[in-house]
Amino acid sequence: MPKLLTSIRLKLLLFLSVLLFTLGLFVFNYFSVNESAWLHEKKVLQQTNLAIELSYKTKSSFASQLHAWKNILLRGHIAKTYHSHLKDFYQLERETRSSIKALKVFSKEFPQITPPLNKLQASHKELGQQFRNALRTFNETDIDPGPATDKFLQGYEEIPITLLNDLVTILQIERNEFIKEIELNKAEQQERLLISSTILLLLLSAAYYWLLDRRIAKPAEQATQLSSIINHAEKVAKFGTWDWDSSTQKHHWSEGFLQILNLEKRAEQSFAIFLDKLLPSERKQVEVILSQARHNMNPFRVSARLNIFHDGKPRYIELRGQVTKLKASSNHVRITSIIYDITDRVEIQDQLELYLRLFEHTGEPVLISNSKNEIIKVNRAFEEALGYKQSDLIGKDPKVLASGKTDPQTYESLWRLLKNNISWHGELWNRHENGKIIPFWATISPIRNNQNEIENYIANYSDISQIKDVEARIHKLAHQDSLTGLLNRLSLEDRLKQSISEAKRNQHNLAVLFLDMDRFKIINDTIGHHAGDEILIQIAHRLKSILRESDIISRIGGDEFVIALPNYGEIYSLKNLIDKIINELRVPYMVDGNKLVSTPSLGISLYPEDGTDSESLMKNADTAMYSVKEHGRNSYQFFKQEMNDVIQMKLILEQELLNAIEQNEFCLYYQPQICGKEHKIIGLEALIRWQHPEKGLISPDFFIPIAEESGLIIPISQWVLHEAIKTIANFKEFGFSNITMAINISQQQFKSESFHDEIARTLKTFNIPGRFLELEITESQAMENAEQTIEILHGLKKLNVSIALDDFGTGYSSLAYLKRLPIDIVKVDRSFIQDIEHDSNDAEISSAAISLSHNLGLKVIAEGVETETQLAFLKSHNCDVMQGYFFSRPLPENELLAWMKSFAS
Ligand SMILES: Nc1nc2c(ncn2[C@@H]2O[C@@H]3COP(=O)(O)O[C@H]4[C@@H](O)[C@H](n5cnc6c(=O)[nH]c(N)nc65)O[C@@H]4COP(=O)(O)O[C@H]3[C@H]2O)c(=O)[nH]1
Repeated sequence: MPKLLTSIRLKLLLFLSVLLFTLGLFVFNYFSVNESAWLHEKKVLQQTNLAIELSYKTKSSFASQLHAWKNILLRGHIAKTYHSHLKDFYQLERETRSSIKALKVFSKEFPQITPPLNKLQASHKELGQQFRNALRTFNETDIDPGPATDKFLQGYEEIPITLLNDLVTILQIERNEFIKEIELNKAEQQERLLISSTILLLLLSAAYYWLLDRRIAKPAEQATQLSSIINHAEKVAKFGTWDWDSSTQKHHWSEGFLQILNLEKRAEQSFAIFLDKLLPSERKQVEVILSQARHNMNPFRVSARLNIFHDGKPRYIELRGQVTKLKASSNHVRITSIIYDITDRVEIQDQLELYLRLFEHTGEPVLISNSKNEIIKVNRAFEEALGYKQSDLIGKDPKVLASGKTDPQTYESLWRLLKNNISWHGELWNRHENGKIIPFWATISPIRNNQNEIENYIANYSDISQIKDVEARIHKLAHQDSLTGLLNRLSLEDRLKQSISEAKRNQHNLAVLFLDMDRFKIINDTIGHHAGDEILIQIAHRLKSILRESDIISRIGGDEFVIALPNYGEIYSLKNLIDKIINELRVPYMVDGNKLVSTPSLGISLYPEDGTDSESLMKNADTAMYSVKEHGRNSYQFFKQEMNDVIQMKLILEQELLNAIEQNEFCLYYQPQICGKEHKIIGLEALIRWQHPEKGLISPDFFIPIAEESGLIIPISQWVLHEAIKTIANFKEFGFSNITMAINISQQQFKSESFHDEIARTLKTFNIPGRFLELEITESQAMENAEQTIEILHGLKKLNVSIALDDFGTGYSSLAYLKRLPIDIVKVDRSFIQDIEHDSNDAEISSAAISLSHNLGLKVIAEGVETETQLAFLKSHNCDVMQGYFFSRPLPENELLAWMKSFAS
């Protein structure tokens, strides 16, 4: 095909070149050859005409001059007219002379006129002379002066006329000759034109023949060629032609037609065969359309499926045609139609429709824009998701959907990728038509055409609102305390770090407050978690009401809150704020109609004095808070370096305690317990001592709390239990077979699951019945989780051991619980006993405690009896057992044995 085109173009070019050349030749011939001759002839003709014209003019003016002369001769006696005629005469004489002069100009062009012209000039001059002579003889008074003067002029007046006539004749001859010459030239020119035209015609004919249709000369060959081209075209374009003449009833199906119907070249051709090639379901429709077209003489167009299959699918055809009358007078018609194989087109169309359906019905919103990023299409899901109609968006920039929540960097990176032909994925926050901002996960891809130019952008969106909600909830859970809505420990650390760097940058100060609610645990354990939770919620509300938005309030666990106050200003304003917090939190909490009291203990550390990072500031505030707890609670304390020193010391001690366990540096001292009635030793209390290699004997008051804190109390307590029961066994051997042994039980030991079994095992080891062992738990220990305590005690009681409630009076025992506790003994605290003599209040408490215990069926031991008066008071109030320095200090085993022996004797 391109070769064919190239050859036609080449021929056309050649043909045009020849045509132009010939035309150019023709024009050149016409204009250049004839132009100069024609111009010359034109000029000569104009000159002869002018000369002739001037000759006639000279003749006319000379005639007028003669006429003026005759007027003078005839009317010379009339004075009035004589002078005007004379004036005319002279005037006309001048005109004639100048005309003759003017004629002389033409003598250059026409030399033939020179002799008559010279003669004319001379005769006119002579005649003028004659006139003047005649005038001199002219008598005005004569009635007829003419004859007198006319004789002078006889013969002269005709000479110029004759000469002028000759002149005109010469010029006319000249002109005629030129005209002849022109005629001759024209004939020559026509001849040349004819020759040129003939050549041109010949050339055109040759070109036409050569270029366009040599087949005219070879019609048969041309017809075959044409038919082959048509057949080829039909094959390529998958079409065929069908011609039917109703007068002959003959069908003519082209090769293409036969091929589409999958028929042989010589196959029979008829309507029936054509219809037979259609799927049965299609035939009726085609028949109807063809007969309607024939009846109405309309053009027709119908598509149908053939019963010819490819890959299991029927092929599609389209039949288009025209019905024409063969003759106006007859009813016969001719149907000319073209059949197309449209299977490919239908398949493409089906696919397109499928894509369109997919586009329209895909659940995800889709937007398509053009290369200028103007919206050209959005699908139904898009319209639903963003509330806009497609018609509202066509031609607009997708920017109209922007909410302002997507940061500009996102758009920058998006366009950078798209321009580099890379798809972009990411979050876009778009605005719904109703103003609501919706987060989408978007994928935007550039679509390029065959020239690799971006033609479209396609954007798929996926609404991620739910994911974002879940994310927000997870974030909230991860960063917020679910009970109070305050920040949790994780967010506190972040926010605190942020505030510290801001403080560093702006050279501001910052305070960290560590807050712990006193007795909260007791409320929680005794009244229930519900009450505890309610108090925590109220604490959060109160803190929020006092503090600023910029302050950080967090709950880091249990009843512990951490507050950070960035840029608190002057120290006195910080103190005022802390007072406000303490006073606010001291106010009792109303829970389910009950007024519950819990006071705050607050430790404070300051940036930059007490630390420059969050860890040290938190630690120091915590230390300060512990110091408050140690010093009576319900107050606040600024961190001091000494507090850290104490901690440091505790840490060293902890290490030493560990060594002490390993090095076996502990020992037990025993303090006897004396029966009030019988004044005899009924029991011993085992009291631990630490025999430090350098520091000497260390009191339990000093190291037991550290052992508790560090957890070392467990191994220590196990050792005490073991040693104390062993001592019972030893004392039996020494004859003290009825003596009980009291041991102090630590909170951790008491709560440990193995405690019960451990006791049982140790008793068994030394073959000591349970009744010889007395377990001392403190009042506050027992009340910490009263229900649990009751349960544990019941378990222990099964071992037949006695339970003593130590330090009675110092805690907050509720009588209700006291009654329920399975205890045997109440140990009235030393502090009451010591002041019995001086403080009537203490005496009363002691006596009340004794009688209350007795009422409950409990034995009473008085601790710290130091004087006889105390002993007497206690005895008088029927105290069962006494213990104290009055009898003996705690003593090591061997010393005690000696003391016991002497006491017994
Ligand atoms: N001023 C004065 N004090 C008297 C008098 N009579 C006894 N004491 C002291 O009072 C304390 C009685 O022990 P506690 O109340 O159980 O108080 C004990 C107990 O709570 C704890 N403790 C001692 N040994 C152990 C132990 O083995 N395990 C545990 N968990 N704690 C122990 O250490 C605390 C102190 O023990 P100690 O220093 O031995 O002090 C003992 C004892 O020496 C007196 O007349 N006047």
